[in-house]
Amino acid sequence: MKKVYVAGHRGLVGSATVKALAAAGSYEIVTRTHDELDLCDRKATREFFMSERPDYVVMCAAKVGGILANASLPVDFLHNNLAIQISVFDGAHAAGIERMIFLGSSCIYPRDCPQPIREDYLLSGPLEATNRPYALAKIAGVESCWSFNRQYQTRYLALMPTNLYGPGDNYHPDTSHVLPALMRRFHVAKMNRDPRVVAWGSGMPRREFMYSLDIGDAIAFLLGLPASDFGALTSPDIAPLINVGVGEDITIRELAELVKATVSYEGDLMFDTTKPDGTPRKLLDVTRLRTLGWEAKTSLGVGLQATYEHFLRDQEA
Ligand SMILES: NC(=O)C1=CN([C@@H]2O[C@H](COP(=O)(O)OP(=O)(O)OC[C@H]3O[C@@H](n4cnc5c(N)ncnc54)[C@H](OP(=O)(O)O)[C@@H]3O)[C@@H](O)[C@H]2O)C=CC1
Ligand SMILES: C[C@H]1O[C@H](OP(=O)(O)OP(=O)(O)OC[C@H]2O[C@@H](n3cnc4c(=O)[nH]c(N)nc43)[C@H](O)[C@@H]2O)[C@@H](O)[C@@H](O)C1=O
Repeated sequence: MKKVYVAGHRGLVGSATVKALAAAGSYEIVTRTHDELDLCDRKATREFFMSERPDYVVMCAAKVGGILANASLPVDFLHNNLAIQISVFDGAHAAGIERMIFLGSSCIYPRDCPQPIREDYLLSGPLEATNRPYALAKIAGVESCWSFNRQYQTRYLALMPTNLYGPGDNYHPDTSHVLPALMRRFHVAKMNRDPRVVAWGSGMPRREFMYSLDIGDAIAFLLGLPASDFGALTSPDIAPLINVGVGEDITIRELAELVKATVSYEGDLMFDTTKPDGTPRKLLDVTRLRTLGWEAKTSLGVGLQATYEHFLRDQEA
């Protein structure tokens, strides 16, 4: 039985990863809360790795947020993520772990690159300004995977997930991503009988949304690949990155209408064009992952319904 350390196990992706790995039944899962282990603390992180000696690591701990949080806290998004990554790569390497899955993000690709976005478009053009610090930290994470693989023949793989949502997401009105932000706003407006809800930007940008339990499933699938397949993905000769998406996108206006219907809100939807749009479009090319035999299972409609039910249960708790 392999021992897996899931960093950030209480977050959106970490909790879904623990669920998928537990369901696989072939892992001993190791976790630490942020309070128990601050991953910015390199010494404490190395001590943790040397005492626990996990076989595998899934790196879901990061400073994460939506467009406004990214734009207003650039130092936090750059430095916290770099610090976490340096500690975890250092500890993982010192402990000689066999496999690592590092979580990047679709926002690391150039702002205006061709669609759908292939893995080899990385570093082919300028980044989107609203999340450049976060994107640069994540690009450093991808480069760390590759550098360790080249210098030390490690097996570190970087996943580039699209925008995610699901149970346990961050619903803070200012710092959250669009889908949980709108779900909460429509719900509050319905409860208060407000006549209108305001969404940010023009409503024109296009995004691709994946249910968090699907990313957990993708991580479990990749971590469980035979050594030859995992080795091929992390060979020193190739950039070890792989896109994880659903293969289709919608406009923010279409998303807002879907969330509005899920919540059964009957007022009006308005857009505040003084707020940033961010990247005009981010649709991932998922050919590489599909060729390996994995596809997302949850439609946006089903995922939205399940997420809203979870949101309502949390409100009652
Ligand atoms: N959510 C999304 O739409 C997307 C996410 N990703 C990537 O997936 C990964 C996970 O994201 P997500 O689950 O959404 O993020 P969350 O914010 O939900 O979870 C992040 C987790 O990391 C923990 N954490 C943060 N800083 C530290 C630290 N210094 N020491 C220890 N633990 C820490 C947090 O704990 P605490 O809350 O206690 O600080 C939290 O449990 C990230 O790498 C992110 O970039 C990629 C694409 C899209
Ligand atoms: C996952 C990804 O997430 C971020 O990039 P983003 O895709 O731009 O994320 P977002 O979800 O915040 O916005 C998507 C779109 O939606 C619009 N929008 C409307 N109304 C609300 C709203 O109420 N809140 C938010 N947050 N956005 C809104 C908003 O104006 C934008 O046009 C980065 O963290 C990036 O680094 C990253 O990795």
